[in-house]
Formats: sequence, C-alpha cells, structure tokens
Amino acid sequence: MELRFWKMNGAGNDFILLDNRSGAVQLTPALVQRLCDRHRGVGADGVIALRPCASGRADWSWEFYNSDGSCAEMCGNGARCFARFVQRVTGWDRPVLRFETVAGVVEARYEGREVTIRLTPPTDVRLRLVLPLQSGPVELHAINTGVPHAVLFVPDADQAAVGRMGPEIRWHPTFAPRGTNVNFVQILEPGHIRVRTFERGVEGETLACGTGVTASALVTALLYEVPSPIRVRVQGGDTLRVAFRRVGDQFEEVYLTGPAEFVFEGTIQI
Ligand SMILES: N[C@@H](CCC[C@H](N)C(=O)O)C(=O)O
Repeated sequence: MELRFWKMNGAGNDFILLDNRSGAVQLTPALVQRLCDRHRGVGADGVIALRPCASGRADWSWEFYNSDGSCAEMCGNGARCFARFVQRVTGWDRPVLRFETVAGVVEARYEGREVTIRLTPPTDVRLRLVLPLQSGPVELHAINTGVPHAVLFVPDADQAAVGRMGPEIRWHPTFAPRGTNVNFVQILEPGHIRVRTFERGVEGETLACGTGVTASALVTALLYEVPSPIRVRVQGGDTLRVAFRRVGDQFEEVYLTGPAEFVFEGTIQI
C-alpha cells in the first residue's frame, strides 16, 4: 500500500502527519517505528493521524504516537502542526479548530504562521519532590499538562546532564508505571526561561516539547510568582510563549503559542 504523508515541525519537534479519516491505515507500533526511523524511514519524533471525532465533542480527533510506537495523551507542538494540517487537507476555513485528544478537547486558534492552542487544565501538581538519584538527592517538581512532566531548575541549561539524568528521572519509580518527560529549566530573566526536554517515547532530547515548555512555565509561575506570559527558549532556538489565567494555585486557562511549519510531503510503501 502507498501511504501519503506530510512532514511538519513545531519549533523543531518533527512529525509525520497522515489523513486517516477513512480509517484505512492501521498504525501499529512497528509501522510507527518504521516511519519515524531517521535512517530507514521518513524520520520524526512522532506520527499524528487525523480522525473524525466519534464522540461529537469536537470538530476532529487525532491519534498521536511517539517514535517508539507508544501512544501519548497529548502533544503541544504536534497540536499546532495538526491545526495547520487540518486546514490543508480538509479545507477547514474557520479561525478556531477544536479537536479531541486522550487528555481532552484542545482548541487551536490560527495566527498566520503561528498557532495558539488552549491546553486542558494542568493536573497532578507536586512541588518540591526530592528524588534520590545516583548522583545524590535532586529537588524537582511534577505537573501534568496533558502528559506527565518533571521540571528541575538548573543554573546553566547548556551544562545540564540531560543525557544522564533524563533517563534516570524518566524511569524513576516515583513516576511509574508510564514514566515522565523531564525538563531542565534555566531562568534567563523574569518572564524568560530556557528549557531542554528529555522526551518519553522518543527516549532522547528533542529540539522542543510544547507540553514541557508549558509545564516549565507553569512551575516557574508557581514557585517564583512570575506573571503571564512567559517566554520560553527551546533547544532548537525558537521562542514559544505560554500565557495563563491563574486563580490562587489553580490555572484556569493555559495557552501555548508558537510556529507550525510544513517541510515536505511524499509517499512511502508500507
Ligand atoms: N513533544 C510533545 C510531547 C509528546 C508526548 C510525550 N513524548 C509523552 O509521551 O509524554 C509536545 O510537544 O508536547
């Protein structure tokens, strides 16, 4: 079978997008791994498939897979790409698109080449956890912004031990059974942070992680009383923006703004 795909990226976090409205493509873990293979496939951090919204709660639905073939509940950078993809393949011409994810309904607003998404409210906030790692105890913070994230503050993101501490925290029993994504956050100035993310399901550092950027900004807001919006520089060099409405320790509205770019389209035999 010949599979048509579109390659996109959001701040360097790259995805293969498929129009699977008909349900003709069976996205097995093996097929996702093959498509995402950077040597033998198209190459990407994940695969996103457009689906009709069976529940009627939104305009469309998606399936999201990490490059290892695992399903994830949500993806911030992927959500912005998905919004532009729906425009291209369905002719969607409204200013806002709502689509269903495992984490809940996400709203996307088109702003030229950028997209702002409204995420589901964060859950499972746990501040000041101390984890006994091999290198000694480390203080970090947990928050779920659609998928689980650990956030730890470092003096210099360039020097952060992402490759060593990332997998250790990602698989730590505190976050069992499905583990967590891990963000290393440097405060650059008030309202401006830099984030490097070790991603679950990619099992490595990506150039950006939208839900990780959001998690890092919200934890920064809680710990350091930083007001909305917060600018976040990612490893790929882009700057994303996180805006929120906070009531006490609760975030009632959370938005992520950033780029979503088409790179190429093609076909592959599966
Ligand atoms: N890159 C994404 C997050 C994708 C899911 C994540 N790897 C997980 O399995 O939790 C983003 O931009 O948010």
